[in-house]
Formats: sequence, structure tokens, C-alpha cells
Amino acid sequence: MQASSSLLASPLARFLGVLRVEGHDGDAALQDWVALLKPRVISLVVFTGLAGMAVAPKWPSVPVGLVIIACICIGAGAAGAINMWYDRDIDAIMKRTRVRPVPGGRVEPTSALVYAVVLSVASVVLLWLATNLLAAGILAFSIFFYGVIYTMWLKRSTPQNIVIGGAAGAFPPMIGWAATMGSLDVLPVVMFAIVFLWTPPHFWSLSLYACKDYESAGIPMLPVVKGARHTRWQIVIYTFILGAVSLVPSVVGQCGWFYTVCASLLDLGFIYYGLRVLFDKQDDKGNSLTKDKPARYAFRYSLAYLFFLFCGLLIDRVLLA
Ligand code: HEM
Ligand SMILES: CC(C)=CCC/C(C)=C/CC/C(C)=C/COP(=O)(O)OP(=O)(O)O
Repeated sequence: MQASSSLLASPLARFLGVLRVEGHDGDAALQDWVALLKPRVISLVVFTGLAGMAVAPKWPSVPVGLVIIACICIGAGAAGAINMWYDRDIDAIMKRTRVRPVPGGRVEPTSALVYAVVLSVASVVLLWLATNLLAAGILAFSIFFYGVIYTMWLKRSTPQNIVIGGAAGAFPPMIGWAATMGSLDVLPVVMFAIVFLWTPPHFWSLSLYACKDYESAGIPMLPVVKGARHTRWQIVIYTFILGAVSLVPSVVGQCGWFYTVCASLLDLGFIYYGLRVLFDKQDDKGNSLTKDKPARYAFRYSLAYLFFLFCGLLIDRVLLA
């Protein structure tokens, strides 16, 4: 088993080695340029954009649909690259992020910035040419919101950083819908609200066990400023609010029984994982005595929650309509 995986790994490693870019970014390989786009995070961002596009009453042609998805992917990735360029000082301090291409010294900061700006502009212009100004405008605003408002301002100045900044990651369903329809409606706005309210329990679960990193980098994340106990309560409160808002599509007649069942089950799951975080074994300051096991489960569950919730919506509106 080990032998066969190393057989597979070595051609791949050689292929990536061939693609090394020489010059100032002498040590940068293709994987570093890809890593600047935060590919794992944006995979789910792009999926929410795809969901926004697919649940709209009208579908684009296949080539236009592919361009829409590519533009959301490139735009979201470019925003991630702006974040990695600007945050290179704090990323160099945090264990989780110090190996990233810029603090790792494999990509020059200026190259990362040029790359991010070129991709941002290209994604917005291409989306405008392929679809309409509304979709391109929302994409441009989300890139600005994540790259500038969240990264350069909110992240370093308030523990509510990710609540407000979370709006950036919530726009893709609206972009997908607007690109197809040329306008907005109740459903894409509710999808925005779902991702917006999902972001705090998603991130605060992670921040409970990454708190030391953020503290050492001087970032005022909620557990750093208000402590673990306060953060645990906030996670539970947001899972309840999210649960209520996730059922709005059913209440306003935008979907049927299938979504309602999926959402209800997923909500119960999120509340369960949130309560496990709340009742984790703690010291008198609310710090975990279990290496934050429940918070790690809640973070992982948050990813599954959003993916399956939007799968439920897609199945309900596309296959069962
Ligand atoms: C302000 C809003 C958000 C913050 C602060 C945040 C923060 C984070 C952080 C710090 C990680 C760990 C990633 C890493 O180690 O590089 C993460 C992982 C992740 N986030 Fe978020 N997130 C936010 C919004 C979103 C949104 C809107 C989505 C998708 C819709 C998303 C999807 C993901 C995914 C899929 C992962 C797992 C990546 C992996 O497997 O490595 N996040 N998030
Ligand atoms: C369409 C569009 C522009 C969408 C933007 C999507 C997007 C990338 C949302 C933010 C998700 C994210 C990785 C936040 C990380 O926060 P952080 O930067 O504080 O985390 P870090 O500590 O890992 O750098």
C-alpha cells in the first residue's frame, strides 16, 4: 500500500517540480500559487455560489454557467490572496499559518499582491462581460469586503470581526443567482443570511482551539478578548438563530418537504454539537480540559452542515420541483 502510494506521489512531485517558477519567487512552485487562493476554503464558497445559480428559476447555458463558477472561484481565491499578502506579519507568528507561501518565503509579497489584484480584476470583468453588472458588482464588493474591510480593518480591531466580515463569504449565492437572473429575490437573500449566521459558530469553534495562536499574534478574536465561556455561549446562540433562519425558505414557500426535513435534522445536529461545546469539561475560566474535542467536532460539523443544507435545497428545488 505504502509502495503504491509513493509510486503515485513521485511523478506528481516531479510534475510540480517542473512547474517551479524561477526569478524572485525562485522557490515558488505551482502549489504555492494555488495555496495563495485558499483552495480548500473556497471549494465550499464556490459550492454555495453554484447552489445560488442552480436554484434560480432560469439556468444559464453550460459555457456561461462554467464561466460564472470560474469567476466566483477566481474572485474568492484572489480575495484570499489579498488576505495572505496583508496578513504576512501575523501569519508568520501563528503555527497554523507560518508555512504559507508568503511568510514561508517562497512567494515575494509584491508578487502575491500583483497576482491577487490581477485575478480580482480579471474575475470581475469576465463576470460582467459574460453576465451582468449586478453579479459583477456583488463579486467586486465581496472581494473588497474580505480583502480590505475584514482583513485590513475589522480583523485587527474588534472581536466582532468575523460577524461583520462574514458577510464577504455569504455573497456567493447572491452572485450565482444574480448572474443568471440579472436581479435578486427572497431566496438568494435568505441564502446570504444563512451563510452569514453560519460563519460565527463555524469560526468560533475553531477559534476556541486556535486561541493561543491568535493571542500570540495580537488578533482580538472573541475567545482572546472575552474568554472561552463567553465564546461557547455565542456559538450556541448563533446555532439557534441559524436554525430559525434556515427554515425561512420553507415558511415563505420557496421549497418543499425535503428541504424542511434536511434543514430540521441538520439544525438539531448543529445545536447538539453547540451544546457539547457549551458543556465541555472546563476550568473556572471556561478553558477546555479535553483539548477542545467538542469544539473540533463542532467545526467539522459546521462544514458538513452548510454543504448538506445547500444540497438539500438543490435537490428540493431542482430534482423534486
Ligand atoms: C469571516 C469568515 C470566516 C472566517 C474568519 C473563517 C475562518 C476559517 C479558518 C481560520 C479556517 C482554517 C483554515 C486554515 O487552516 O487555513 C477555516 C476553514 C474552512 N472554512 Fe472558514 N471562515 C470564514 C468563512 C467561511 C465561509 C463563508 C466558508 C464557505 C462558505 C468557509 C469554509 C471553510 C472551509 C471549507 C474550511 C476547511 C478548510 C480545510 O479543510 O482546510 N469559511 N475557516
Ligand atoms: C466571493 C468572495 C470574495 C468570497 C470570499 C470568500 C472567503 C474567502 C471568505 C472568507 C473565508 C476565510 C478563509 C476566512 C479566513 O479568515 P482569516 O483570513 O482571518 O483566516 P486565517 O487566519 O486562516 O488567514
